[in-house]
Amino acid sequence: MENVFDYEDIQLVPAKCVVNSRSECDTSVTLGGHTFNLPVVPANMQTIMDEKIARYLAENHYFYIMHRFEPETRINFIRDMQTNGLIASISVGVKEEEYNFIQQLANERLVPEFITIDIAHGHSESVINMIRYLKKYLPESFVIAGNVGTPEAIRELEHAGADATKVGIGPGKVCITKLKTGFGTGGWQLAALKWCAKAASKPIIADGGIRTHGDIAKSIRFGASMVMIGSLFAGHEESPGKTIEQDGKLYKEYFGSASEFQKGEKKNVEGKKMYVEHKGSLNDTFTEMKQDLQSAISYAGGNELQAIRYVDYVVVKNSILNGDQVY
Ligand SMILES: NC(=O)C1=CN([C@@H]2O[C@H](COP(=O)(O)OP(=O)(O)OC[C@H]3O[C@@H](n4cnc5c(N)ncnc54)[C@H](OP(=O)(O)O)[C@@H]3O)[C@@H](O)[C@H]2O)C=CC1
Ligand SMILES: Nc1nc2c(ncn2[C@@H]2O[C@H](COP(=O)(O)O)[C@@H](O)[C@H]2O)c(=O)[nH]1
Repeated sequence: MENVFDYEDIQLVPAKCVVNSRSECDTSVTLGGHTFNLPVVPANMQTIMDEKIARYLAENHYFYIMHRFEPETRINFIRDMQTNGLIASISVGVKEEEYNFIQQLANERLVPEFITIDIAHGHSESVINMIRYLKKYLPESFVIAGNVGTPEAIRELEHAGADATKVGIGPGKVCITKLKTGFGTGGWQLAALKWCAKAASKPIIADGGIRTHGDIAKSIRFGASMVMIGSLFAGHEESPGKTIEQDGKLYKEYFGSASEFQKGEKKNVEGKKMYVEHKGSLNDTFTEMKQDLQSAISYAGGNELQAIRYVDYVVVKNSILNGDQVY
C-alpha cells in the first residue's frame, strides 16, 4: 500500500454548484432494497444502540443495526419490529449457539431484513461459514459481513455470499486493537477504504474513525455506501450509556464491545471506556448531519449523494484541523 492517509489528511475539492438551495440536495441511499434518509448507521454497540433507538430510527427511515449483546431478546425484537411494519436489522456472532439461533429463525420463518456478522477479525473461515449458513437458511436476509481491512478479505466475503462488507479494524474511538496488537486500519482508515473499494463489487460500510460530519462525505468519496459511527452518537440524551455528572457538567459513558465492561472479564480486551460530553437529542444530530451532507453534495457540484464519488481531492497531511474544533 502506497500513499496512506486518513480523514484529517484529505480535503475534497469543490465543483461548480448546480442547485439554488442546499435543501435541493438528496442525501438518501438505498441498501438491500430499502431507502434510508442518510448514509449513516449508529454503531451496533451497547452504549449506542438499544431497542428504543432502533424503533425510532426505523420509524424515521434511518438505517439501524441492533447489537448482539442481549442475544435472548432477538427473537421478540424481530417479531415486534415486523409486526409494526418496521424493518428488523440484527447482529450475530459466529459461535456455535448462533447457528442454533439462525436455525430457530428459519424454523419459525422469522426473516430479518438485515443480518450483520459482527466480528473483530472478519477475514476468517468462521465468518465465511456463517455467511454460507445464513444464505442457506435465511436467503432473503441481506447479509453484512465484517470487519475487514483488505481487498482480499472483501473478495472472499463477497464470494461467500455477503451482500455488503464492513471495513475498519482498529480506527474506533474506544478501540485499543492497534495498541494491543499492532494491527489494523487505525491511522489510515480512509486509505484502507479506498483500497478495499477497488476490489468491492457490492456496497461497503466504512466503520470507525469518523470524528466530524465532513468525514461522512470523505467516506462516500472513497467508496463507502454507508458509514457506521460510534463516538459521535454516544452522548445523546437517548444514548443507552450511563449519564454521570462531573463539576456540574453531564457526560455519557461509551465503551468498546471488546472492553472489559462489555465482556465482564479481563480476557482478550481490545476496547476501553471513556466519557463523552452530553450533547442533546439524537434528532438534532441527525438534522445537522443531513444539513452538512446536503451542503457537501452542493460543493460536489451535484444534487444527490453520488456526486461526491467523483470529486477531486488533495492530500494536506494533518494540516486541516490546524488546532480548530467544530465546537
Ligand atoms: N472493528 C474493530 O476494530 C473491532 C471490533 N471489535 C468488536 O468487539 C466485539 C467482540 O468481537 P470478537 O472478539 O470478534 O467477538 P466474539 O467475542 O464473539 O468472538 C468471536 C469468535 O471469534 C474468535 N476470535 C475473536 N478474535 C479473533 C482473532 N483475532 N483471531 C481468531 N479468532 C478470533 C473468538 O474466540 P477467542 O475469543 O477464543 O479468540 C470467538 O470464537 C464485536 O462487537 C466486534 O465488532 C473488537 C475488536 C476490534
Ligand atoms: N478495536 C475495537 N473496536 C471496537 C470496539 N468496540 C467497537 N469497536 C469499533 O469501533 C466502531 C466505532 O468507532 P467510532 O470511531 O465511531 O467510535 C464500532 O462500529 C466498531 O467497529 C472495541 O472494543 N475494540
